[in-house]
Amino acid sequence: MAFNILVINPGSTSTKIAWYEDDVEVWRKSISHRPEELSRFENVIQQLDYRLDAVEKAVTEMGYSYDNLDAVIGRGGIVDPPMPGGVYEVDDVLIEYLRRCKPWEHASNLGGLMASAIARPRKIPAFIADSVATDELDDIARITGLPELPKYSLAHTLNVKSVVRKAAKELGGDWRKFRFIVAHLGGGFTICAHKDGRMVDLNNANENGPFSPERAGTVPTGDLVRLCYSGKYNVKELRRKLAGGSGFVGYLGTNDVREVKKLIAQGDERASLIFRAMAWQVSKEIASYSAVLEGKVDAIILTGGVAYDEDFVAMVTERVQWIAPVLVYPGENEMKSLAENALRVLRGEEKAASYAQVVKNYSKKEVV
Ligand SMILES: Nc1ncnc2c1ncn2[C@@H]1O[C@H](COP(=O)(O)OP(=O)(O)O)[C@@H](O)[C@H]1O
Ligand SMILES: CCCC(=O)OP(=O)(O)O
Repeated sequence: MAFNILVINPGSTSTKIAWYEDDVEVWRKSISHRPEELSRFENVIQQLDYRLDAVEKAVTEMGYSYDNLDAVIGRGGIVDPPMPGGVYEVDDVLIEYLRRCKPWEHASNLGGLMASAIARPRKIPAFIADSVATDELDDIARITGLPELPKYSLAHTLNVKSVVRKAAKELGGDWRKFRFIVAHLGGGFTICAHKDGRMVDLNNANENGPFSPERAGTVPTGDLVRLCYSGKYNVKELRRKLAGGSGFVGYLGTNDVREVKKLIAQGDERASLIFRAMAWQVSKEIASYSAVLEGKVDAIILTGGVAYDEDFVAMVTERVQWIAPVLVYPGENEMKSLAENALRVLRGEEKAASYAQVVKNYSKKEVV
């Protein structure tokens, strides 16, 4: 008998859900949330019941019932302290920390909460896996020039781990043995050095690195401080601008690469410059991780929605192919990856980790 698994992936404007029988996707739905619907909530956590209702309606419309489920898994959110990669059972401690939304608010914090709300009354397990707050950094990678502000690990972990496994399979070896530089190129970008099974260094998808279709990436700090005190923005507005209203959105008013390409095709020089600048910055970030990996890089992997764009891929490839072969896996595989994580636990191939344990160990850690 196959295991029935509901996968929930909440994003800023939609909730994607999928029903899996073992690792086979039976159906998938993307439930869009209109901005005016979401704007009535003061924060992400307040959207919980609203999104749960939308998911239940969608599942019923598909003719399926929660009562047939063996597990529910959600995309894991931002928690502090962060956690190593892997599958975690959503228990009371994790629920408490997901609700806190510290140090940032992100729609994925609803993933574990929604999974638990569906699973608990039915006495089946709820999981999250490879959360965006996964922290596998080498300690040296956390150091910034400002002791009060160490690097926080925030990444598109699910897709990074999924393409690392895929590349390792193609290259014929254990994924924990390779050295890859992975560039997840979506609405936000994660560029990371993946060594011996860990993301040992990365940009923080919301804070620095290259700018992306909607995020600012690294900006001049002095000018940023001046902007903070300009009186133009409150904290929430500025955070939203940096991680949502910047990059392509800031320059060109769209986060869609295809729209930018239309502008370029019409002869828009500015759009062309911004597009090329994004490829330039991605290439620089990739090259910086070749130093982290001491030049011993098995492959560079380009993935995410932007990797569908052949011109962008060609520009980056031209600048970085001297480092290692470039593999391109366009799009993302988050839903399947979540289902496979839940399945490994249901089959007893892996044990779900405990976030309570992470919290306990973290308090013992020395702060630099
Ligand atoms: N076929 C495509 N060609 C070019 N760009 C694309 C394509 N599909 C998606 N994109 C771009 O990829 C970005 C979104 O990537 P995606 O991985 O779907 O991100 P997210 O999950 O972060 O929204 C957007 O800028 C979008 O325009
Ligand atoms: C916050 C890190 C993960 C992330 O940026 O996800 P989205 O691009 O889906 O917002």
